[in-house]
Amino acid sequence: MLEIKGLSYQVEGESGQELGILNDVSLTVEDYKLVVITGPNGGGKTTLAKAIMGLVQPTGGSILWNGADITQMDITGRARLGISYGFQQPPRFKGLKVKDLLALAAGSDSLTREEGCQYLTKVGLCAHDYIDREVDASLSGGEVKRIEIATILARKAGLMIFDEPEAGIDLWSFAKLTETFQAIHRRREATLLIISHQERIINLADEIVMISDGRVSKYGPKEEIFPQILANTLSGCSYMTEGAAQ
Ligand SMILES: Nc1ncnc2c1ncn2[C@@H]1O[C@H](COP(=O)(O)OP(=O)(O)OP(=O)(O)O)[C@@H](O)[C@H]1O
Repeated sequence: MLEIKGLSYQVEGESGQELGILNDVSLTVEDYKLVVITGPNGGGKTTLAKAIMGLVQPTGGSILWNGADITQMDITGRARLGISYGFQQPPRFKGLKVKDLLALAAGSDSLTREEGCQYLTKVGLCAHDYIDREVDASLSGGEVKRIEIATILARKAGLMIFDEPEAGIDLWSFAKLTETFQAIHRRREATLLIISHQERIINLADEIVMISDGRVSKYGPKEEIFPQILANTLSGCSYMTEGAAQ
């Protein structure tokens, strides 16, 4: 279980004033739930995900994973505990092939070609075209993004955090990806925390957290929160991507 208690992240603004990027954020994610974090651009979603992963050190509050306080723990320690994060814009690794990256993520030199290919297929990549490619600038943004999502699947983390997995991904791959999230959820393979603006991903959620201005502005079961989001969208306060993923 993930527990976030009164989490704050304050930074100093350009003119020396305090900026509250996260303000007293509290939420609890039960094991094997699929929770979607959504809300307007600049609301603080990525900062919250980075704080959970240990990429941002909060200035107040605490983060507990399975009862242990991990607030001061570094990213490696959290990864060892089974917390895994997929960047909104993933880095590239020149000189490293896709199959090496997957083997590294799986923590196994013995990851077979077939196993590697299965992870790529789960994110809508035609495995045999990609498994031997280098993760360099020759890959498109959407391809790198899907390869990174495949590495998170290979890590078999207990908590998988995805930051806008839909970004830059074509329709067919997006459908495959939502199927994969559903399957992980159905088989209770991991707890999923997904930052998304996409209606079809929001619709997969058990619970929805809306973050605006660094605060939790709505939080509850999908059945309660989703209609509120749709009502806001229809009344002209749109923060959801219309239609298909780009
Ligand atoms: N270290 C920092 N210093 C100053 N401002 C910051 C810092 N980190 C984040 N911010 C600001 O905090 C706000 C929240 O950023 P964050 O990336 O968490 O938003 P988001 O909800 O993920 O947005 P998006 O939907 O556009 O991805 C933004 O206005 C961002 O510019």
